[in-house]
Amino acid sequence: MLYHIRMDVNLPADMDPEERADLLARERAYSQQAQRDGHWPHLWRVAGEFANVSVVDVADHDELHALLSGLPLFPYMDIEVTPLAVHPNKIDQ
Ligand SMILES: O=C(O)CC1=CCC(=O)O1
Repeated sequence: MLYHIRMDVNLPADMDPEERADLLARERAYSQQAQRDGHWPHLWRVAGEFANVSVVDVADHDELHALLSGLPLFPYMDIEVTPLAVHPNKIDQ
């Protein structure tokens, strides 16, 4: 199943710089592993914002929740999920 995801990152302004760097490094490793595994085919920065839009490919809602809640930045993000269905007018299905 495909899901469109928007993640807005809200790190505290006064977060310890080492903790921030560690979190971001762990986020990068986690999402890059999910990309290698084929579960995260699109990851785009929202221009001008500390936010991303993504498409993830997982078996079901439970796997989606496991993927998202495992993100090191999960406690610091607002996440909006949109389930995707096939558009009947798309030519290359
Ligand atoms: O948008 C960000 O920087 C947060 C994030 C989610 C997955 C990732 O690699 O970074």
